[in-house]
Amino acid sequence: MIGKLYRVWPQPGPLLRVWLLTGAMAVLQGLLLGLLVPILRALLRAEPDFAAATPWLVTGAVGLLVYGALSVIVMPVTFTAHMALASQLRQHLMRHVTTLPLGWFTGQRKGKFVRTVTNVTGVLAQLTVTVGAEALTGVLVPVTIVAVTFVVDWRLAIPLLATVPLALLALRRSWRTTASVSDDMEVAANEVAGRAIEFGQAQPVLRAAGHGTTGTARMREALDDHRERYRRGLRRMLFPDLSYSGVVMAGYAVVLVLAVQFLLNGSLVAVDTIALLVLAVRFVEPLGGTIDHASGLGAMDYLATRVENLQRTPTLPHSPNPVRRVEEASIEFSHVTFSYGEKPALSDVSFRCPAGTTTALVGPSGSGKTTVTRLVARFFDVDSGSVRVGGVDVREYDHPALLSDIAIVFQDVYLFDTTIEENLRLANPDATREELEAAARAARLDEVVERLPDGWNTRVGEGGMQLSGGERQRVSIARAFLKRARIVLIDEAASALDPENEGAVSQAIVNLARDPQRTVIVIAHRPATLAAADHVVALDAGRVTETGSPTELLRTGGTFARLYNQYEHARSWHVTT
Ligand SMILES: Nc1ncnc2c1ncn2[C@@H]1O[C@H](COP(=O)(O)OP(=O)(O)OP(=O)(O)O)[C@@H](O)[C@H]1O
Repeated sequence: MIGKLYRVWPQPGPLLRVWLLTGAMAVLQGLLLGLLVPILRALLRAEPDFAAATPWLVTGAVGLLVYGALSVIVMPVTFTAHMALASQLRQHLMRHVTTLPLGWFTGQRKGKFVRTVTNVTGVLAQLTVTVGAEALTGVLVPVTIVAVTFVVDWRLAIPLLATVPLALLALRRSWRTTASVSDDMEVAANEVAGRAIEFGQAQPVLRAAGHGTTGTARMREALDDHRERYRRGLRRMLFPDLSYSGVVMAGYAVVLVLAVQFLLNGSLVAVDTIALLVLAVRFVEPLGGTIDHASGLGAMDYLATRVENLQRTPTLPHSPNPVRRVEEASIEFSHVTFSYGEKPALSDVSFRCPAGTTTALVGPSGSGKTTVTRLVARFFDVDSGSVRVGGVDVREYDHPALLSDIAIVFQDVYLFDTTIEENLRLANPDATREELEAAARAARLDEVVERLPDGWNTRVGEGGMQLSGGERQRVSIARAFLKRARIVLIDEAASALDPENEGAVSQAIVNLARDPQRTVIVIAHRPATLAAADHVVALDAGRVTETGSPTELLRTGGTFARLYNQYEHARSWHVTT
């Protein structure tokens, strides 16, 4: 575990300082206790020899002074180390996460990452400098006492020495059980938290169904499961805890029996017997007390493993000589196969989008359209085949350089809780007012800005919730214009927008596609977008089923024609009253 903790921190200096200081105090404590032997030997005689005892008493006094001074220093050093370790770990994890493939950021992982950065780092740093240091004391004091006992009588030192590794083995078992129980409890706690959120959000439905106060069956199940896991955890921890205490007490009992036997057979004098039994008690106390920290040690082990797992998440491989500029904006898939898990999401996909053209991706849900756009931006690496941009494999590029030439318009656009202008400027912080307004006009965002109470200075709320889905997509398209990205990947909203937004978003996408400098891949759901495409790639179950121009494919009457007619048909639907 010490190795694991040492690895977790990129600069373990503050940790080393706390451990060295605590270690020094523990050894000093053991040595000061060892002074009992010569002092008692000098004083517990028929005629006490004060002259012989004096140097040891002076040494003891100096030792106590040093110990006192170290006790004063240890508090601020521990506090500073706690702060420094938590802060450096947070920064390190944040830096590491920026190098992970974007595909890593699933909802569940994002939640776990936030908890690790905000909570786990602080708790781990605190446990390491407090519980870790106390456990170190709990081991080093007994080990020093064993060394002192060796000097006085090796026969009693042997059982003490044998107790230490056996106790440590039992302790390790105990904290490992605690770590595994913590893991189990976290699963149950997450389930309860999830059900509690669901319970809160579903109150209107539950009340309407008459279950407002009694709760849902799922919530009750989650609470029962939590209780059951807790009980099981306590049962699992009982045996390792008892076996640890048993080992320590057995070691003490053996020393006691041997000491009495040696005293009776005359091979150990009374004064040494007394001193060694006092030392044995001080051996048992800290070692026995270490079990009280087993749950802290278990939690520390569990949290350190969690941080280490995050640190070990592989980053995207880097090319040794990365290409730093996209020369031209063509895109080519060549026999690409890719899977997220077992089942391939794309199989042997090949197609080409010449620079300056617009390609519409069509296909049923789950056919792999979004995956194609993710691979262009290198959110993931292909399993086989290659994705080329400007004739260069995307793996050969410096990733930020590749992304600087790509704009992505997602279906669900996330906006930051700041003004609409700031949100747009993310794409190009140095854009002039004219550039900003031109981008807004092209994306039909100008109409939205005019309507907003504070125009460009209107705050859009958390996630952009003050704007409708279509309006947020217009902000995202305006970003693509402002960024002057030569490659734009668009996931057109599949769900129905209100007629005004529908027309505006379609027009904005057509405006993007019209620029001959720009290569656009659009996951198209609307006839207007399909009609604006130069080229269509139809996918089904991860395979390319058709490619060609929209007019050609309409004529052949395949998948594309069927989807196009479905879209047209859906568009003609209206509700009559
Ligand atoms: N992050 C992921 N992890 C695991 N599997 C995924 C992930 N994303 C997509 N998939 C799976 O890969 C396949 C292709 O998904 P993809 O999202 O590319 O399809 P799509 O055509 O864009 O679908 P839709 O139109 O519904 O968005 C599907 O089977 C999907 O379940």
